[in-house]
Amino acid sequence: MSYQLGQEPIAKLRATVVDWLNNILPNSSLPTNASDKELRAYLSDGTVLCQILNKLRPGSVIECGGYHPSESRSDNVKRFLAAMDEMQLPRFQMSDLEKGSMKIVLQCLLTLRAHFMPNGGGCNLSSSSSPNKSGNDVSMSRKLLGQTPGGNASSRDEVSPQAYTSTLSGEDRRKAASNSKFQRALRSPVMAEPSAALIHHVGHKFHEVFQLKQGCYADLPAAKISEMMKSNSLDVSFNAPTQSLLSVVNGILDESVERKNSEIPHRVACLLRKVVQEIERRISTQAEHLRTQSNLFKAREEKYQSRIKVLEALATGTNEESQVVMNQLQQIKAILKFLSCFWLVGIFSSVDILGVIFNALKTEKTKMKEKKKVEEQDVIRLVKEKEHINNEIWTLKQELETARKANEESCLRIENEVNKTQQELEERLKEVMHLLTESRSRVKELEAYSESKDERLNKKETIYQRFTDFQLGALRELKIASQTIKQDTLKIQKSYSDEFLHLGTKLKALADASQNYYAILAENRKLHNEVQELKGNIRVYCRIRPFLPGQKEKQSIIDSLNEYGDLTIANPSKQGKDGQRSFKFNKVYGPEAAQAEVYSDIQPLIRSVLDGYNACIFAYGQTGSGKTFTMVRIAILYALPKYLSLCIAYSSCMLISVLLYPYNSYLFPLIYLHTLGILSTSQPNGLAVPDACMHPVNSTVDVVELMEMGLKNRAKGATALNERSSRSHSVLTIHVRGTDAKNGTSLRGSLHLVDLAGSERVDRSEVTGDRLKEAQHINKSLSALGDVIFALAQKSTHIPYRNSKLTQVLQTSLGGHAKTLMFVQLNPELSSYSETLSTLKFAERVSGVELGAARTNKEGRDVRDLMEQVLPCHYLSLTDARSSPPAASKGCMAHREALMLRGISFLYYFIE
Ligand SMILES: Nc1ncnc2c1ncn2[C@@H]1O[C@H](COP(=O)(O)OP(=O)(O)OP(=O)(O)O)[C@@H](O)[C@H]1O
Repeated sequence: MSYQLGQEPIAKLRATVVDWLNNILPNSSLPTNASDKELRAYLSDGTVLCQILNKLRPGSVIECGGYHPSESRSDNVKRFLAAMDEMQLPRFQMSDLEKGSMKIVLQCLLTLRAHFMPNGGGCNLSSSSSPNKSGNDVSMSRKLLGQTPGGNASSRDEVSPQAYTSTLSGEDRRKAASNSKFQRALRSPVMAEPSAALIHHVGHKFHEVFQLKQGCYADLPAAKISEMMKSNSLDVSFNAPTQSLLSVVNGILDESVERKNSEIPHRVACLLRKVVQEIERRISTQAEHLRTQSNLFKAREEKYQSRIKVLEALATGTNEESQVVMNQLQQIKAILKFLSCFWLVGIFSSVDILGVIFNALKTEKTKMKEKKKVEEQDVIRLVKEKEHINNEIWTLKQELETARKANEESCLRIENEVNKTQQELEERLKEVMHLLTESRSRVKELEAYSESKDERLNKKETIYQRFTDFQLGALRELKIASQTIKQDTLKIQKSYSDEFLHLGTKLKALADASQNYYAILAENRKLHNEVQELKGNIRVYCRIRPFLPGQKEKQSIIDSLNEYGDLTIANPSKQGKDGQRSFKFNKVYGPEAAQAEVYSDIQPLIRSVLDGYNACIFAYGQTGSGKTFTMVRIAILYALPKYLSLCIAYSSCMLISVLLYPYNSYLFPLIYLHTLGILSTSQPNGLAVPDACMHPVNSTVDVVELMEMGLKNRAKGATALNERSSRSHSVLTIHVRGTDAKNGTSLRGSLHLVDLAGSERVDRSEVTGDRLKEAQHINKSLSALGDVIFALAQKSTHIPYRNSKLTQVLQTSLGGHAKTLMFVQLNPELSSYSETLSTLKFAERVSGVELGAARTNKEGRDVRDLMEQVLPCHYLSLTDARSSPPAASKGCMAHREALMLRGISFLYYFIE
């Protein structure tokens, strides 16, 4: 049974299906013109299909709407398809619902509809008008419900039980089985075919039986009944009408009903069977006849059926034609019915008695059928329930299987995890045990330690307790003492303030005393100087050169110096006081001391030359320590201008000695390069340089030019220590001559400005050849100077002036009654420490030399003549000199003003 699509368009069929679905499923919301895609989407999860099936046949399938998470929606489709298979209805495949054409799905749904709703399910469908299909579906449906197409009765008479049951399935089979039980009951031994003798014997006895009133069948004697039963020709010897037989049957049955226990005695049952067998026999005779009639009728029916088929085929054309054909069909059916009735009436007229029995049996059968129907309905319900339960069991089994698998997996996983965890725990346990052991030992150790510490703490506590007690006692004592001290302090404070006041007074007195002290100190210094002057000590001024620009080494060896002439130098290689050496000189100039400051200190010495004193300033120090810097500037900037201005002021003459320079034991004039000799050093003016030429000078400029010319000729050599190092001693002598206007006494003074060649260590200056020779001569002359100084310091009787040209030239300055000043020039560099130290030692020795008090050179005519004889001097008349001396000035200058300066001579030479 399947729905054939025929020529209907797919869209129309789809609309029909949609309409049908919307009708039977109230919640359905499919649009009437739904597309294939929409319908597919609607049906794809199978829920709707299951709902339809359950709607048509409740409990057919179990919808999966979230019963179990392991079930998918497609399980619904599978269930639907299984139900279709069970109902032997054509179905579609899963793939048809997923993709492809929906035709097969539509066909399946329409078949389902036609199966359960032969009249079209509330919607008009052209296919439902097909009587053949509809008829088939109805017959199948009724077969499922245990009904025959004819209505109440089953058509088992015409179909063998085996064939009948084989065509059925499920419910039908159960119904068929139930009917066969009934047949078996009829064929039981009680109802077994009796022998012919028994029937014959019973024949005449039935007269009595028919005369019996109701309720007496059970009372029939057994012998009588057995006699009747033995009759084997009941149908032959006894011609009782079938009606009587049926009344006997009815009587027996009524009696049985009235008895309530429904039990029929055995003998009565046998009688009943006999009667029924007789009735059956008669019925079978009639049935044979009826069969013949039936065959005739069937032949006719088949003929009409074929005509119906033809008409049905025609009815598939137009509706109008269909209506006409239907009308014709109805007419034919009416004719058939009429013929059937006619046929039945014919039969009843001939077998009226049988008809009565038949009716009674029919009634009984109807009752039994109704009862059976109820039972069958129960059976159907039970079968449905069973199916439902089976489905549930199946689902549950599936779930159980899934759950079992999941459980197994989970168990396996858990087992693995348990094993793993167990292993980890065992390892952890081992670790913990190890830790526990360690901890226990540690605890024991700690306990022991704690105990010992406790003991110590207890001891300490006791000690502290004692100490605290002691301290508290001491504190108390201290408090008392503190109070006493407080009182004492107050007393002391009072006395202190008194004393403070007293001290203030004393301090004031001290400050006054201090001022006095400083005044006295200054006086002392002055007196000391005077004493020194009287003693004729060589004054030593120390001057420290600053670091030169561009010099990298800036570490100074000068540790300290002060205004009182104290100087301390530090040896970098020795720490502390061992590395320090202190000296004391008349004056110490630091690196920052200005030239003017130096000059202001030597000014009295320079001026004393005008008073007729011989003065000598010489500079000593290692090469590059600033000797020339000091001496030349003093000469050019201060001394010469001073004397020149005086000469100009007093219209005096100035005597300039020739410039000389000593070189390797020779004296050379700077301008005429020939050797000069020294005549005698015992002359009063101390000059003993014959052939010294004189140059006229008009002004300071002339003098400077002259000096520059000499300086140019001066032997110079570059040494490693000082590029512009002068390789000879340079001596500038300024002679000043004047006459005392009052007594005509001639006054003569001279100033020697000596710039010694640098003292240096030959190895350090790295000179060779001529330069080495020079250095050796320089060192020799300096050493001779040292010897002279040493002899003077020792107050030795023999002073070795003649050992060198230098000492010869300086003889008058060092040994005579001259005022002598030495500048000790120092190089502050660290690398010059040893030279600086020896320089300072030399200077220290020089400062100890006493020359005796200086004396002025007042001379008579003879001395002057001698002087003129000795010194081949040229007198220079100053044309621009003033005719008259300046007016007498005040103060200390009064004496000098009394002098009329006659001239100043300069002698500038260089000496070895
Ligand atoms: N007080 C100073 N202030 C500034 N510069 C100075 C001072 N003293 C020396 N100098 C500089 O140091 C350098 C060396 O000085 P100077 O030539 O006078 O040394 P020296 O002792 O005469 O050397 P040598 O014995 O080799 O002739 C010069 O460039 C000079 O200008």
